[in-house]
Amino acid sequence: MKNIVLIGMPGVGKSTIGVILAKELGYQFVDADLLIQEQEKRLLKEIISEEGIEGFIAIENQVNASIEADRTVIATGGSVVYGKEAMEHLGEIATVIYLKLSYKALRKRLGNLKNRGVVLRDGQTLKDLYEERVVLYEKYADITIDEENKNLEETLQSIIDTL
Ligand SMILES: Nc1ncnc2c1ncn2[C@@H]1O[C@H](COP(=O)(O)OP(=O)(O)OP(=O)(O)O)[C@@H](O)[C@H]1O
Ligand SMILES: O=C(O)C1=C[C@@H](O)[C@@H](O)[C@H](O)C1
Ligand SMILES: [Mg+2]
Repeated sequence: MKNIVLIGMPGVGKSTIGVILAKELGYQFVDADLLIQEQEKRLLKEIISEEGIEGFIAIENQVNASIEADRTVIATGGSVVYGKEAMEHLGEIATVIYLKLSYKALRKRLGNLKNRGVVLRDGQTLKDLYEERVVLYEKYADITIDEENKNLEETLQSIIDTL
């Protein structure tokens, strides 16, 4: 089996579930957010505040478009879908899984968005962001896993059953 890429809104559990999924499958695990921090030698929130949203998206695009992996679960950042080259590359090297959660459930789960460093433009609400992104997650997904009313273990099992 080739690589697995997890996409979806911030807080859906790409990182949390990704590492456990990798363990279950005997795969490696890579968190693209950490690759960005390692390359830049800066925290995500520092990159966003110093380069602005478009600058961060360009860096995220370049880092994700350069990932080389084999038998690896890759947890992406929620904003990776803004990067065309990144998504083309990830689609070539992996099965792309969209972890889907309703807006209502997501809002409940997410704490302070600013603390999470979400790529939110001035005046944009979480609802705006959700609507803008869902279209992109659906566009790039090979498989969609609905997380609604599932705990972490149930979501993990759904992924494994689908593969
Ligand atoms: N059913 C569930 N599935 C996954 N995570 C859950 C679930 N219920 C609660 N959580 C919690 O939601 C959070 C998910 O955060 P996580 O950092 O894994 O998201 P992410 O998709 O990687 O976000 P980001 O795009 O910001 O990197 C964790 O704190 C996790 O414990
Ligand atoms: O969904 C987002 O906008 C983001 C999610 C994080 O994983 C990081 O990639 C970054 O903080 C942006
Ligand atoms: Mg993450």
